[in-house]
Amino acid sequence: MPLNFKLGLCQLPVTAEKIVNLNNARRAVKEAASGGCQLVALPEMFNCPYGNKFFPAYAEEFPAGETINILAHLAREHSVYLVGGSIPEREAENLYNTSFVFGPDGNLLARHRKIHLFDIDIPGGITFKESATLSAGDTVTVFDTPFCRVGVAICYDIRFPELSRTMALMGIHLLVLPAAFNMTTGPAHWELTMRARALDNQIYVAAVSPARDEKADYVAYGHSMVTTPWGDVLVQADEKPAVLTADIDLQYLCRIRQQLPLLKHRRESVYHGIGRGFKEYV
Ligand SMILES: O=C(O)CCC(=O)C(=O)O
Repeated sequence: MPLNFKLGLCQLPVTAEKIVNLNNARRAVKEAASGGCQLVALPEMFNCPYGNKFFPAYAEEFPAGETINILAHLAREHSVYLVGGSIPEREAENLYNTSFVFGPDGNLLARHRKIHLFDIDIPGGITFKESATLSAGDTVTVFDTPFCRVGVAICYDIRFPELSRTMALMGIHLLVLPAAFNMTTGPAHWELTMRARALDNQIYVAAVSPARDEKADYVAYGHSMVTTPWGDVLVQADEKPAVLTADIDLQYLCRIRQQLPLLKHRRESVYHGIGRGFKEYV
């Protein structure tokens, strides 16, 4: 039976100094834990400015990497489940955008490598090509806590409803999304997308962004938020550094699923397999 718990989201400033980023993470995790949070999450690429020119130099290997060790230590020191945002991870000649998740004993519980790489070109808005330096992961990431089952995805992954639906069908109650939308797609799609994924799947969605830095090459939108299984916004930051907390109420989630049984009402036999093989869609 799922249990209620307190979730903490750390909207961290990200600088070019890795050590400053790590110290900010230390302080924020401590603040969240001393506020009673049992699960704490950090933003996408929190140890490294978001940009292809930075990823190789900031990348770390598991298990020896500095950031990875600090995350394990923080989880143990504060006895929290820690979704360690994401960092550039190196394995052999490949780099990944990876979220390491640690349990309160400091052991690695899960590792999510971003599945959908952010390659977009919106003239006058934003152009980015993650695939210039990063490789894609190919595994759906779900882990268990005593409170509930949790899914992890990274930023652009949220735009693919199939992924969160898959995790919902695997039994998650909460989706944690280290993310960094920008000043073009953030105002347009951030809140809408988080609320849509939460509502469709009747799950809590917790999206954690870096704080906004207008001087950075890539300006993050901020607005870390938690959305309820009813599609409401439970808490939302502005653009500044913040530690947000939210009470995750699993009884509320169960009531919504009983009263409006969307997941049960799916007609899998009707639409199973439709869409397979359609590669060209414009
Ligand atoms: O989907 C978006 O608008 C932003 C995605 C992004 O910035 C990322 O995947 O890192």
